[in-house]
Amino acid sequence: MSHDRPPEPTTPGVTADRLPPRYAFTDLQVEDLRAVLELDGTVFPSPVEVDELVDRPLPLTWPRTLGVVHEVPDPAAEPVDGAVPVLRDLVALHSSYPFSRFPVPGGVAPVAGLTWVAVHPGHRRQGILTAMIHTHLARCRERGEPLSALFAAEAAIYGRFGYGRAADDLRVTLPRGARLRDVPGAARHTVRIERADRERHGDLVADLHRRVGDDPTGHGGVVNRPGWAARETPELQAMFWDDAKVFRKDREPTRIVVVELDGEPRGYARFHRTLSWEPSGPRGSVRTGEVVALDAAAARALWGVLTDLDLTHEVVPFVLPVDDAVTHLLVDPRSATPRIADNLWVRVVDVADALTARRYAADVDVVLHVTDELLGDNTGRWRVRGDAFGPAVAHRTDDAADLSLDVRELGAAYLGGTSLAALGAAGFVAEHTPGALARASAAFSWPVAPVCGWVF
Ligand SMILES: CC(=O)SCCNC(=O)CCNC(=O)[C@H](O)C(C)(C)COP(=O)(O)OP(=O)(O)OC[C@H]1O[C@@H](n2cnc3c(N)ncnc32)[C@H](O)[C@@H]1OP(=O)(O)O
Repeated sequence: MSHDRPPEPTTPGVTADRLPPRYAFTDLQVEDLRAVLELDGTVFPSPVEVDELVDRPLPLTWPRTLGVVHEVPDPAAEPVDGAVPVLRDLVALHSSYPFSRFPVPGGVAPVAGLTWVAVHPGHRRQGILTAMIHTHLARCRERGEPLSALFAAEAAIYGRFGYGRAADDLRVTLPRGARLRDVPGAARHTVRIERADRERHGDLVADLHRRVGDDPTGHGGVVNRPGWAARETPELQAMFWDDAKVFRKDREPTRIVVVELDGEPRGYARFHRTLSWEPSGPRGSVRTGEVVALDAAAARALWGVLTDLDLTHEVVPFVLPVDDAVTHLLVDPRSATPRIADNLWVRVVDVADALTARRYAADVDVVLHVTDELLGDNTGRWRVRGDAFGPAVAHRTDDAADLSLDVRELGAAYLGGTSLAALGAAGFVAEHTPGALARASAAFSWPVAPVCGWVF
């Protein structure tokens, strides 16, 4: 992107004609960092100056980052060969993370994690986001990514583009000293509390994070945790471990608690505290990132530490799976004032590849009639067939449909966290074969709730 160069060559697969007149797509590169940060700070208000951000890690993958420029005649420039030179301002952008091994029920799939969607407030509601989504989906197809996932800044934005609410997360505030049920073996753990440091803890965190996603029940079974994405790129890793003072406000540097059994790490949580001295005494607050434990005993040990830090009165984990062990460990779950929020939204980009990539929690043989306004070749009838927890195949068929649904509902049900029966009860899945909805609901569900423990 440049303000004085002619437009970049058209990006392959980009449907530029969807943009309003005088707007154009442009590939963004590291040279555009300052313009990207300026736009981002205008769209997502922030007290941090661009000058403070330019030297900090940026999570974006540049080759997947696309801008939109607004072209206006330059009033200060003389015509060149009869043409008036144009000024080109960056007014919108979007990017996506390349999740090459995104966990789906019983497996992994390449998923595009849509992110940094931003349209300048002076250019909104003219269809720029709509054009960017068309482009994004076209590029997913080109790259062979059958799914896209995102966190929605506002919940009303993405349904119209075929993204369904596919996972929820749990927000809680645990009072200090919250009573926890005993778990045999928990007391055998030892505890380390250290300043979080990539050099020292990077491998430990990546290893435990991956293992707990592959085997969240701690029993070496066949069920993984859908949505439990890893920070796969070097940029996301750098961002995760960056603890610059500019982002801290009144909090301490990030620390990590690691619980170990016989010297072997079994769980961790990164956290930081803020401390306030009040007439009644110290009133510190603990905020954590993912609270990760390989089994129930490690989870009990870890939560025991977090809920008993001196000078604090509460612990606030960032986001938790709705079925996190702590919901069962708490003697008084109401004391944690639980609240549910939407977590991942999922868009099925290629029906056959997406439905083949996952496994099913019951034997399945169902014909779905899918409608998709944006990606017309997803529309039609698809048969999904497979054994419980085994490989499955999905292919186009001429057979009569058992169920009908929009691609948005397929996305909502895809990770196993939203029941097809519930969507049917809300009027968004139609049953044509008696009993098909109940059977498909059981098959599309998953024993472990989907969630991504960090927001991308
Ligand atoms: C995955 C992520 O990155 S989430 C981050 C999303 N970004 C933000 O929230 C930042 C602040 N907002 C913005 O940048 C912009 O307003 C955006 C990206 C939300 C929308 O961009 P626009 O270019 O205005 O959207 P566009 O004009 O294509 O709107 C398409 C439709 O969505 C609707 N829409 C757009 N934004 C919203 C919203 N926040 N809530 C409800 N509806 C919305 C429009 O009304 C329009 O509806 P219509 O087709 O019935 O007329």
